[in-house]
Amino acid sequence: MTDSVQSVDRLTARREAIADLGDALRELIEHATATEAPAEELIRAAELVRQAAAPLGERIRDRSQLAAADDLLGGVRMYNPVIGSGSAIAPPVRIEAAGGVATGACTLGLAYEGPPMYAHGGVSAMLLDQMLGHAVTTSGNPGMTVRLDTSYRRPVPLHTPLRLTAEVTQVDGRRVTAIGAIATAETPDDALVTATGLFVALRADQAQRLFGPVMRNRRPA
Ligand SMILES: CCCCCCCCCC(=O)SCCNC(=O)CCNC(=O)[C@H](O)C(C)(C)COP(=O)(O)OP(=O)(O)OC[C@H]1O[C@@H](n2cnc3c(N)ncnc32)[C@H](O)[C@@H]1OP(=O)(O)O
Repeated sequence: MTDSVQSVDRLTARREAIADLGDALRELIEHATATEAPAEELIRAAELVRQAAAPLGERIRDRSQLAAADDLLGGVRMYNPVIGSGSAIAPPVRIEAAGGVATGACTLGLAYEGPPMYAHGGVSAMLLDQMLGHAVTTSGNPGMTVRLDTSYRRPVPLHTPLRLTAEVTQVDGRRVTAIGAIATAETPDDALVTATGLFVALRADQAQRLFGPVMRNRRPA
């Protein structure tokens, strides 16, 4: 087996392990949010969680280093808080995007609750920011959000399959506008939350100022 094949196999195995740990963490968070177990069980669980966390903390990166399993230019972000399969706080949303249009699917658990039974408004805004970002990126004009207007028409139900959509509506020099919506999968035409976002493409000096350390520290997986 060649070195490059071995290295691809190692990366695949690492990403699978990260996603498996992500699944376990999401299960932990959902159970820890929903549980009505007595205090003794909570204390026992806290001790077990701390035991599991300790070895993971022995080899960590700082914020100027990408995760070794990430591929920034290839769009792989294992710990993104919306789509990352390794993120404890990502639903995670599954997104397909091409040509400035994105569709997504997810189901939110009790950990995302704002008003009882429904999603927190900030969570909806986070999902839509990500959706618009994918639409903008696949339009060929990647940029950062400078403005996000959300309109909450109906509450977003938890434990209910959701359908998310986004599309680019205007490109004006470095400024790109996109719109998006959250609906249930059952009634995808009834928008619960809508958003309009303005994204700005970075000049080279801005990209260097904001992301220079990360780009310099990139390493082979
Ligand atoms: C496949 C991968 C998908 C990834 C999806 C990721 C989704 C998540 C996306 C995010 O959440 S990004 C994180 C949140 N956003 C930020 O942290 C951005 C913070 N803002 C900045 O760092 C600066 O605003 C930025 C470097 C983006 C732009 O720099 P400036 O604010 O100095 O703006 P600049 O002078 O470069 O102006 C560019 C144009 O944008 C306009 N502009 C900037 N901010 C604006 C604003 N807030 N509202 C309206 N217009 C604005 C500005 O007027 C100007 O218009 P003109 O070209 O017509 O002159």
